[in-house]
Amino acid sequence: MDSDTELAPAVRSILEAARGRSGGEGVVDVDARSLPDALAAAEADGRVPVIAEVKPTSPTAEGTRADDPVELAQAMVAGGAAAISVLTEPTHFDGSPEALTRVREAVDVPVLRKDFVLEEDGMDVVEADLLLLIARFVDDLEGLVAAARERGFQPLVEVHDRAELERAIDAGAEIVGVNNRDLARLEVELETFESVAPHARRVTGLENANGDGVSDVPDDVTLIAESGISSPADVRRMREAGADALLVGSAIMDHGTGDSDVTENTRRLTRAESTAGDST
Ligand SMILES: O=P(O)(O)OC[C@@H](O)[C@@H](O)c1c[nH]c2ccccc12
Repeated sequence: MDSDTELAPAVRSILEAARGRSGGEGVVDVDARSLPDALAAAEADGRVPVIAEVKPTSPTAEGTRADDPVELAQAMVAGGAAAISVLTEPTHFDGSPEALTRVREAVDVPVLRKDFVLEEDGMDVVEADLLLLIARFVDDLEGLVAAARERGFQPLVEVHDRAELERAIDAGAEIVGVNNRDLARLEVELETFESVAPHARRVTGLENANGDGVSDVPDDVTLIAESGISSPADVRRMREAGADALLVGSAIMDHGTGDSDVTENTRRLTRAESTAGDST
């Protein structure tokens, strides 16, 4: 969908690698664990709904964390994560389909497959409860959303601006992630979610940052703020802007040190609304 020339070189390289990867053997048939149910359970339990991401490294990470993905995922769930995201992209994130399968067998929360799926046959590589589709990189978004659902996946459509948000809604997406990271420059700005998503979701009547009134995202669409969330204050900021859930990788994986306590890193964020007043 997007002309690669506008993208950061690392993203262009990721897409080239994705285009070269083969699909799966046959069509998967998934019995998916419900993300909305998992998010509601976290809310009922007083936890901020966080999707914690098993991301060994990335083009923007300060290092690589090679811990066993199952141990990482179990530590994230112990820290209150409502769901787990697992990178399966091998060339730039050190992810794998095998890691996702092992994680999904080891935890009972929904697991998202985080990869650059550009065509339908790329869906059949591995079973997961949710499948990421990045609006910017696919042409027939409506067709891929339908194809994902036919396999039993819950599609998570990722957007970065309001035009992509509208495309996602028009394509029938019921779970939308707003990526605060611009894949053209690989820079992250939390203002992205605040300007793209509807403020009215949590505080009705407020105009959103665009000043153009309440957005038209249907109330039954789950809105997820992705990327750049690193503190309880960031969590509260995204929730006040309307996020139903948050997708967090680096702040939990803590690639730079490579050995910090993943459970504690997760708990700091899932308890952000019960420890309000924390300045961290
Ligand atoms: O590490 P962060 O800033 O917490 O970001 C997590 C997640 O949002 C990010 O890894 C991500 C968002 N969309 C993606 C698409 C592909 C690969 C990775 C991603």
